[in-house]
Formats: sequence, C-alpha cells, structure tokens
Amino acid sequence: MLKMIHLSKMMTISRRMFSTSLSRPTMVEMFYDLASPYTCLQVHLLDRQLGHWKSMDLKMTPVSIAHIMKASSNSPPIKVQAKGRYMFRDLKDLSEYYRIPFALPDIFVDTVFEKGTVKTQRFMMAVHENAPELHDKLIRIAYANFFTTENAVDIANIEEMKKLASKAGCSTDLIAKIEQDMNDDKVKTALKQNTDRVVELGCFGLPITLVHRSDEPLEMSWVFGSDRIHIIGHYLGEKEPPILR
Ligand SMILES: N[C@@H](CCC(=O)N[C@@H](CS)C(=O)NCC(=O)O)C(=O)O
Repeated sequence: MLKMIHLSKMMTISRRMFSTSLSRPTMVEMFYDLASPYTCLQVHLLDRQLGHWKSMDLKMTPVSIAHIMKASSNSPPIKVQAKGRYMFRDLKDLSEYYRIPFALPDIFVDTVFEKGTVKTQRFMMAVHENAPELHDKLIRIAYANFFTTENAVDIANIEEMKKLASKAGCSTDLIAKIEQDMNDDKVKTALKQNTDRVVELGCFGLPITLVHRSDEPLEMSWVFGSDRIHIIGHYLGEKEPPILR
C-alpha cells in the first residue's frame, strides 16, 4: 500500500516537472505604428527582456495610430500644448535613463501629422504578410533611422521605406511585391482588423502590449505605454524584475 502511495506521488511530481519543462512561453504581442516615439522605446525595453524572461515570446503587430485616435475620440499628446511640451522633455529623460539611442527628429511633426503614416503601416503590413522575420528586423531599422537627429529618414515616404526594407534584407523582387500588396484590399483590411481588435480591447493610444495569458480574459491583459514593463512581468508571473538599464 505504502509503495503504491509513494509511486503515485512520484508520478505526480514527475508529471509536474515534465509539464513545467514543456510549458510553452507566453506570447506577448506589442502593437505598433512607426510614428509612435513611446513605441520605439517599448521595442528596446521588450528586446531587453528577451532571454531574461524565459516565459516570454514576442510578437509585433502593425496598427494605425491615426485610426486608434479617431476611434477612441482621443488626440495625440502633442496636440495639447502642455502635454506636448512635457512629452519632449519626458522622451529625452527616458531615453537617457534607459540608455536608448533616441531623439525626436526635426521632421517629426511633418512626417507624422502632415503626411501621416497610414501608408507606411500598410507597407509594414505587406512586409508582415510576405516576410515575417524581415518585418521584425525592419521595425528596429525604421525606428533607428527615424528617431534620430542625424539625417532622419522620412518614413512617410514609401521610396525611403523601400530603401530601409532593402537594408533589412528584402530582395528587389520582394520589395516590388510589397509595394504592390500594400495597395491591395487584403492588406488594407488586415491592417484595419488589427486596429479594430485593439480598439475593441479598449485601446486609446500606443504602445499597447497584450499578454496572452490563459487564465485571464484578453481585455484584462494589456497595458498602455512603455512605462508598464513591470506589469507585463507580473502578468507573465515572472519573479525577475525587468532590466531597465
Ligand atoms: N506614459 C506613456 C505615454 C505613451 C504615449 O503618450 N503614447 C502616445 C503615442 S506615442 C499616445 O498614444 N498617447 C495617447 C494618450 O496619452 O492618451 C509611456 O511612457 O509610454
């Protein structure tokens, strides 16, 4: 009898160990628009946790910030004078604190508010559909080349995006396909669906980072901003604090 209890205990323990070692990392999905400076910081901060937080897998999904603002009746901080003034100082302080190479370029207002980045995001959506690995690389390259004061690249200009895509490793043929696909209804609809999805969750700005926890509904599992990395760790059940600097 005792032997049987011992055996069943051992089996429970080994089952637990087996399922822990086999448990898959939790998907952390960050929604981005290349126009958003705080999302650029969030990409750097999430990259820092990769490998550090073994329970985390990272995925980046394109959305349109202009449509999020409209759908949530919000407006960008820069459109409110006091918020805009604060944002310039805040971004400078944050990038210094986190030691992230980042600066708002002179072309920021023109690119983001005069020209807009809806087409840029369609371009990114087409990259996402055609070459997911290069898509993630291009996000980092585009942020690095836009949020700088040294020859900032105008990401609203698709010719410039094509050059950045080439730097990310997209071939000439692939870039031609991306350029063609970005005007396709399929890609436009996919970008709209991603955007609608976050708006339905209650999103009103970017970045939004969604943790696909199995124990909580998705509406309870997202954070707004790049200043909630510790809450992402909390959602993941991580014991380790995030690496911030
Ligand atoms: N406190 C947040 C601010 C994020 C933020 O201001 N994001 C802008 C876009 S770059 C936004 O969507 N703002 C909407 C709002 O503040 O209502 C952070 O540190 O990341």
